[in-house]
Amino acid sequence: MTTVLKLGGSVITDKATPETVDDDALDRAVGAIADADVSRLLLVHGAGSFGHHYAEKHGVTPTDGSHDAVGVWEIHDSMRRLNDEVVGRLQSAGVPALPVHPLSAGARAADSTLSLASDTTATMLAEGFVPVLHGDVIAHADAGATIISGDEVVAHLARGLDADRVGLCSTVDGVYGDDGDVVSEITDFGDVADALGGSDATDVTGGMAAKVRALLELGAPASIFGPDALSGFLAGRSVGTVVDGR
Ligand SMILES: Nc1ncnc2c1ncn2[C@@H]1O[C@H](COP(=O)(O)OP(=O)(O)OP(=O)(O)O)[C@@H](O)[C@H]1O
Ligand SMILES: C=C(C)CCOP(=O)(O)O
Repeated sequence: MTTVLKLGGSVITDKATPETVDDDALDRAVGAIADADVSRLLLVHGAGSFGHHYAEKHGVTPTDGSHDAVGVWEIHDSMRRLNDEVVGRLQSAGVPALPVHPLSAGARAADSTLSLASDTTATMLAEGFVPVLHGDVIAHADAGATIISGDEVVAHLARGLDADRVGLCSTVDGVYGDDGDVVSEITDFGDVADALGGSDATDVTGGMAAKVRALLELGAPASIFGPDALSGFLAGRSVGTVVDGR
């Protein structure tokens, strides 16, 4: 059983203040992961108040690239520092976490086809490690380097590793419908298109609408849920909104 879990950047950072980790929220998430009995767990985290701020500063998005190495480094470096924090806390809690940085482990072809760390992550999982990837900048043929969101990392590796369970832990309890209630299942983008917005903070990767689109394309059901439901998800329960495009 392989589980892919993303900790949203809006969960583990204070998205309104540049480069600020939300210590309590990150510790709670790390505690839930350390207490869970999950083999073959791959983690991804988003950018929150780290990468998006620099991506916007340098005009880099998932489609608009840059050949400015200093700018690309600045975006990556902020994500690497956030990743150090996440991996360090996981290790301190006894989780065998190891970093995998998309900038150094993948690329996009000119038609946007992605290759990313499949051998690295498969071998780490087989050896009992917990790979921890993140949203990043990535070399992109004919475009320099573009942004890859944590959600795209999740979708790509969930497919590549044939994951059985996929979870996105965000700040919201799930996807809210027009009436403001959490929708229990989404099978088609049209079901919730009117209710889906972007993010409520600086976010170059599209917020909730992009998340739902990416998950609908997976070959497995995926759940979107809030931090309070993380332990439940890791225990195998159905939580939040299930997105199933199969
Ligand atoms: N219909 C909706 N239901 C739930 N949240 C929605 C909806 N429409 C827009 N949102 C917004 O989506 C945001 C969650 O997306 P966001 O990309 O910020 O999450 P994240 O994955 O936790 O963070 P990051 O992208 O930094 O990793 C929430 O802040 C919420 O305001
Ligand atoms: C902005 C960068 C560097 C990555 C964005 O990843 P996300 O927060 O998962 O959307």
